[in-house]
Amino acid sequence: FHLGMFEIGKPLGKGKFGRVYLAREREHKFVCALKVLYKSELQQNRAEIQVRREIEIQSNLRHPNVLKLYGHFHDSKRIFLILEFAGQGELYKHLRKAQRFPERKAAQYIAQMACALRYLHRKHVIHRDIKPENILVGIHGEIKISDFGWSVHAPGNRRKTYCGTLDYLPPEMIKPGSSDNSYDEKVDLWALGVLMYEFLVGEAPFEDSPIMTTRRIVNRDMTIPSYVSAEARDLLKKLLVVDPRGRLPLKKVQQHPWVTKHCQ
Ligand SMILES: CC(C)CCNC(=O)Cn1cc(-c2ccc3c(-c4nc5ccccc5[nH]4)n[nH]c3c2)cn1
Repeated sequence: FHLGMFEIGKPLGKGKFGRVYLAREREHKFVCALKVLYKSELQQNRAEIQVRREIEIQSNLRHPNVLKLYGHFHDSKRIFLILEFAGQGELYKHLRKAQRFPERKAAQYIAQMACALRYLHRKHVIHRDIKPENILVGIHGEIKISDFGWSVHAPGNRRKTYCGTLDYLPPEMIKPGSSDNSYDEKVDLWALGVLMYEFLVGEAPFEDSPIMTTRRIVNRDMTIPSYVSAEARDLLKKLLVVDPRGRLPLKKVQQHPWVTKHCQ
C-alpha cells in the first residue's frame, strides 16, 4: 500500500481522532472512506493501544449493518484506515433534519441494530457506545454501526472514566461506587432502548445531568409522549429496565410486534 494508490476526495467528517476523506483506489476504482490518524496525536492521548484494539476488533467483523474496515497501513507519521464508504452519510444528520423518524423507519432501524448487535454479541464484542453519532447510512438506506472506540470483549469492566455523553450509559455503568464494575452485553440493550426513544422522540430520554442520572437508576418513569404508539411504548419499557437481567433479549426484540409489524 502507499497513498499514491488512492485519489483523495472531499473530507467526509472528523472522527474522534483524525479526519476521514472520500477516496478512490486507482487500479480498481474502488470507492472508500480513508481515515487518517496522526501517530503523534495518538501518543499524546495515549490512544495507540485503543486504536490497535479497535483495528483488531473491526478487521474481523463482517456484517451488512457493521461498517467494514477493509485494511490499514501507515507511514512514519500517520496511520491510514480503509473504511467502507456509507453512501447516505451520518444517521444523526438525518435524525436532526427529520426531528424524529416515523415509526416504520424507526422499527426498521431498530431491527437492523438488533441484527448487528446479535452478531457482535455472538463474537463477544460489546459495543458500549451505541448512539446516532456512531451510526452511518448505506446507499440503500441500511444502517451501519461504526466507531468501535469503546467496544470491548465481554465481559468488560469499567477501567477508564467514560468521556462522552452519559445519555446512553445504563445504570450499572454509572452507579457510583458500585463494587463489581463488571457488566456484560446487556449494556447494549439499554443503549438500544435509548436509541429507539431518540428515533421516536428526537431527544434522549434521560438528559445528561446528575439528578436525571440518579432518576435513571431509581428508574422514575421517563416521559414517553402520547404520539408514541402502544407497541413502541411496550418495547421501550422492556429495554429501559434498570436491572440488566430484566432487559428484553435481542431475539425477542426482533420478534416484538412493534418490529415485526413494520418489517418484511
Ligand atoms: C481505529 C479504527 C478501527 C477505527 C475505525 N472506525 C472509525 O474510524 C470510525 N469512523 C468512521 C468514520 C466515517 C465517517 C464518515 C463516513 C462515510 C460517509 N459517507 C458519507 C456520505 C455523505 C456525506 C458524508 C459521508 N460520510 N462513509 N464512511 C465513513 C466513515 C469516522 N470515524
